[in-house]
Amino acid sequence: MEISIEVKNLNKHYGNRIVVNNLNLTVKKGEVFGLLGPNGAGKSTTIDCILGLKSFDNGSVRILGMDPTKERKRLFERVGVQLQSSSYQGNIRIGEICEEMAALYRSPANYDDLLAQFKLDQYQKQPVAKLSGGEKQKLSVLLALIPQPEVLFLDELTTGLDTEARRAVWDVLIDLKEKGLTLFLTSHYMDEVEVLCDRICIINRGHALVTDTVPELIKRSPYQRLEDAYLWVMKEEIAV
Ligand SMILES: Nc1ncnc2c1ncn2[C@@H]1O[C@H](COP(=O)(O)OP(=O)(O)OP(=O)(O)O)[C@@H](O)[C@H]1O
Repeated sequence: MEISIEVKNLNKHYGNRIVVNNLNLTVKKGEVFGLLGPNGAGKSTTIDCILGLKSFDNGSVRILGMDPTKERKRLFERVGVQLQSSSYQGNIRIGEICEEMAALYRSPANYDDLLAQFKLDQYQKQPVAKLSGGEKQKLSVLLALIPQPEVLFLDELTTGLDTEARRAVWDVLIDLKEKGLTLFLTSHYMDEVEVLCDRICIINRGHALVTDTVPELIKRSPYQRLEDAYLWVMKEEIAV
């Protein structure tokens, strides 16, 4: 079994508050892994620590066998990242930002194709600042795909997207998954998690309550839907 992401005993605190509490995660190559939990549970902080964007107290992280704090340049040739708060420079246009991104990589994806898939092609010459919230969100996912990554991190991938746009993003991701992409995502939408994720980890206050496949978690709960099973785990903080 090839491992894409390995997190061991990860801990992080802010002041006297523990935000990531002894987290252990293993994501296999080609797997779609969902990190779930309520607002403030520590999902984004965990992603930032995994990617080496935030320092952590102790623990170890490997992505594709590399240490993100030490091998950042080599790692980001092979890893795509879409973070919750993407900010873009001044008046940059959609076509320009795609071109800038593509220029950073040896074999970038064809961004014209991605723009068409995400229905953003008609905005190529428009400043990013003029896009709607949902369009900006789609653009941030698109930009994360430009490196043709082997591992893709998506933090709240479809927040703010309309139904059609959500489906378009899912379709692109399912297609890439079939080609072997490893995906690490966070989402508050359980329908999305059911469609996309092979395995999930539910965290609260930085602590893992459960790590399992979606069908297994549902089977272990008294419910038939992931949303109910999730609420069941959260309500009792049942460590299953
Ligand atoms: N720079 C910081 N300084 C102090 N506290 C922080 C900082 N960044 C995040 N936190 C706190 O850490 C906790 C975890 O935040 P994080 O953004 O990781 O949660 P999350 O699970 O991604 O939440 P959401 O689902 O709302 O995006 C929150 O309570 C947040 O207020």
